Amino acid sequence: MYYITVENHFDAAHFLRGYVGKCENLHGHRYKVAVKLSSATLDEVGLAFDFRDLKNVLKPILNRLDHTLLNDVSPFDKINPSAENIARSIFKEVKAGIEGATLESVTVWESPESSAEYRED
Ligand SMILES: Nc1nc2c(c(=O)[nH]1)N=C([C@H](O)[C@H](O)COP(=O)(O)OP(=O)(O)OP(=O)(O)O)CN2
Ligand SMILES: [Zn+2]
Repeated sequence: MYYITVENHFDAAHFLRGYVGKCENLHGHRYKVAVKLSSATLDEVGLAFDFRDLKNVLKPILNRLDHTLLNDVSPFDKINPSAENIARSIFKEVKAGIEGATLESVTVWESPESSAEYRED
């Protein structure tokens, strides 16, 4: 099996509703996002999935979130913009935009030390 990953980032503000502590207050992150695909086969060029095509799927998804207050942006106006919920939301959007490979996971870092990964196992 071949696995490929692309990374990108966006900057946004958020706060966690119902959180008791500093994260209930408005604050911001540079979110790093990694999207991982798998494929059992390679194309005639030797690619499991073109990095460029995956970047082109991910970019508009992140652009919708970039420089926003996430709590105002769907679906985070209804569910908390935790790293877990952001990862699941991006997973569903990426999945709708790719064919010919399997979407394995989306990982979202709020900081270099803290991340959440979503998979559909
Ligand atoms: N499982 C999760 N836990 C937390 C999330 C999350 O999305 N998933 N989010 C937060 C807050 O958004 C907060 O921004 C991060 O909290 P914390 O790590 O405490 O803050 P710092 O990055 O400033 O780290 P310090 O160690 O305090 O410097 C909280 N938890
Ligand atoms: Zn935060």
